[in-house]
Amino acid sequence: MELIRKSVAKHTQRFDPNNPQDFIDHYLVKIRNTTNPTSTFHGENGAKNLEAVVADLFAAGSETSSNTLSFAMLYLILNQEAQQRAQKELDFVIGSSRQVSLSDKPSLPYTEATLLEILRLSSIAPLGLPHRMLADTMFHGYFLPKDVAVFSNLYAIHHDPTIWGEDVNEFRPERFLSEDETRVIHHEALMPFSVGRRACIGEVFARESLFLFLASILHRFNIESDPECLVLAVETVAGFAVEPKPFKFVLTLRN
Ligand code: HEM
Repeated sequence: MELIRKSVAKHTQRFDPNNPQDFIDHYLVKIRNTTNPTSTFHGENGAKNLEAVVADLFAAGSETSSNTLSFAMLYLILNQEAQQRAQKELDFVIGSSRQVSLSDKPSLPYTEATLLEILRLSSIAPLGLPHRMLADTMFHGYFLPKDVAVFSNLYAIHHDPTIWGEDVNEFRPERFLSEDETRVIHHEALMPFSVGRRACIGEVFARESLFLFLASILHRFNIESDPECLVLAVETVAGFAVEPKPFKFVLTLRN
């Protein structure tokens, strides 16, 4: 919380309401313009809520992203062919004289499909978050009483062979590509951020930042197992959020 307080204090010091730069600045503008004392943005309450919201975003956004990247390293160590194919695409589209940028994403379908396959197989939020039924409801023949907690089994959806085929457990980014492999296909059963009104609020940010991390790492480095600590399979620590068991790997600068 100290880190967040410091960051908010820094923003407050250099605050220019005519030139908000980021989320905290925009929130400060909203606090400043709120005159209704019952509003959650008003006065001291508004300032407390700002810290709580930043803490929420930090908590919900940091381990989810870092765990996904750890899974990315694991899957790419174990699937060298996919790694090389993404690197070939990156070399062709980006070359060696500049860095990857988000505007390159539409020209890097295989790299994006690789990220989608990592999100599917890792399913780091396997049960999403619990939701409470607001009313007695019949759903596909099941009675869901008011107030019970409902979980969506995203892991099961992502590993259902009737949806993905018999090779459901294989790492195959091509499943997210059009037949001619020039476009990414957005499969409606891929829902790592869940769906509906309470779906992950950080989805766009996560998709874009993970794409940039993954593409930049693949562009510059080869990802390999540490010879003294070989990775032979994906092993996870199960919990509310899934993470890989600790492992070592080697990044070698590409020429
Ligand atoms: C790989 C990255 C991520 C995954 C897989 C992920 C997944 C999820 C899932 C499954 C939910 C539950 C949705 C539901 O209740 O139906 C959720 C909620 C949420 N996520 Fe993410 N998330 C990721 C990254 C982020 C990031 C980067 C942020 C913030 C910057 C974030 C902020 C949140 C917040 C605030 C909620 C609660 C939303 C609400 O209750 O309305 N997440 N996320």
